[in-house]
Amino acid sequence: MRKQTVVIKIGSSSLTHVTGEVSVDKLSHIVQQVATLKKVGHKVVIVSSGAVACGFRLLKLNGRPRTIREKQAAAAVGQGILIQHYRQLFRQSRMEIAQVLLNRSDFSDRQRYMNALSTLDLLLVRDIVPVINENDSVAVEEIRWGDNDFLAAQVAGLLQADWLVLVTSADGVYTYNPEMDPEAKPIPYISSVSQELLERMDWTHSKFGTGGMRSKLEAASHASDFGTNVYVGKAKPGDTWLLDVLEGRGTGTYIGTHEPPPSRKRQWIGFHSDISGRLTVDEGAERALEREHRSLLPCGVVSVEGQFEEGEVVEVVNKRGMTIGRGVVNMPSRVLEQAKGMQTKDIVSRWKGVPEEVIHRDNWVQTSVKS
Ligand SMILES: Nc1ncnc2c1ncn2[C@@H]1O[C@H](COP(=O)(O)OP(=O)(O)O)[C@@H](O)[C@H]1O
Ligand SMILES: N[C@@H](CCC(=O)OP(=O)(O)O)C(=O)O
Repeated sequence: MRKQTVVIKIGSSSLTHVTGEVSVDKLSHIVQQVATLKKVGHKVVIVSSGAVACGFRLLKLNGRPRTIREKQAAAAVGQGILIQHYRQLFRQSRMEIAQVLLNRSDFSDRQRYMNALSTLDLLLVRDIVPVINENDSVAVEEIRWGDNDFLAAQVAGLLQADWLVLVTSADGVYTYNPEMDPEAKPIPYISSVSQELLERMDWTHSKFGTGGMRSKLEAASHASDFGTNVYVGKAKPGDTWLLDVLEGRGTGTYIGTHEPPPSRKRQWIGFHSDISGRLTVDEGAERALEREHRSLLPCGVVSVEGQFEEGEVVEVVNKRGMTIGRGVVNMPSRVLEQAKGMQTKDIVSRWKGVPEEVIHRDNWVQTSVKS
C-alpha cells in the first residue's frame, strides 16, 4: 500500500470516562493504533480534543464547564496535561510528539498558513507526530461549535492529506441520531455530502462532545473539496483497527472524494482566505467564469459591496444572489466602483496602468455546487 498522510481527529467523547475526565487507557489505545500506522510508513498527524476534560477538575469545577470563560480556563489548565499524556504514551513506542495550537485566523492569513504548513512539513519529515488542538484560551466561536472537526478538515487540506479519520463515539453516520432513534440505520458509504443530507443531521452531540454529526459531515464535505478521503467511526479494540480503516475494512462511514487536490494557491483562495467584499456579476460574466474559464472583466460587474484593496479576496455572486466563486481582485473597491460596467478600452484610456481584469482566471476558484 502507498504511504499516506493521515490526519486523525479524536473527539472528547472518545478519550473521556463517563465522569468527563480524560481516560489514559483510551488515549493509550489510540496511541498504539497510531504507532502501528507509523511503523508501516504512514505519516500521521493527530488533532486532539481533551484539553477541557484534562483541566476542569483542577479548576475546582464539579462537572464539565458551561461558560466560555470556564471552558477557556479549563483548556488552559488541561492542554499541558493532555500533551504530557501523549508524550509519555508515544515515548513507550519510542516516538516523539510536538504540540501545535492553531486558530481559524492561522488559516485565513496567507503568511501564517504557509508558516503552519512549513512547520508541520518539517515535523513530518523528522518523523515527529504533531498533536494539534485549537488555541482554546483565545478562541471563542471554536470552543462552542465543535470546531475541532473543522480544524481537522483544515489541517487535512493544508497537508493535502490522503485521509481524515474522525474518531468519535458513534460508529459512523446514521440516518438519524442512533442514541435518540433505535430505528436509525448506519450509512456505510457517502459519495458526496449533499445539502439534503446535511439538513437531515442535527447538532445533537454526546455528553462531552461538542458539534455532533452535523459538524463532522460539514468537515467531511470540506475535506472532500480538498481531495481528502474521510472516515467517521469509533475506536475499536485490537491493534490494527486504524490500519483496517485505511485498507477499507472499517465498520463506520466512508465519505469518498473524486476531486483531485487543488493547487495550494487555489486552495487558499477557495477555502481558507477571509472575504473582503462581494461583487455581483451579470449573466455574461457568470457564463465567462463558470463555463468559458475566462477572467472577470469590469464590464460584467453590476455592483460592488465592501471596501477592499488590490490583492484581497472577494466573493462573486450572480444576479440571483447565488455564490459562484471567489477570487483575488486586481483593483481596489474605490476604482472598481467607477469602472464597473465599463468597456476595457474606456477604462484603459481613463486610468493609466489599471489592469484589464478584475479577477484573472488564474486567481479564480469556482465554488463546488452539490445538489
Ligand atoms: N445521524 C447521526 N449519526 C451518528 N451520530 C449522531 C447522529 N446525529 C447525532 N449524533 C451524535 O453525535 C455524537 C458524536 O459527536 P460528538 O458528541 O460531537 O463527538 P466528538 O467528541 O467525537 O466530537 C454521537 O454520540 C451521537 O450522539
Ligand atoms: N478544544 C477543546 C475541544 C473542542 C471540541 O471540538 O470538542 P469535540 O467535539 O469533542 O471534538 C478541548 O480540547 O477540550
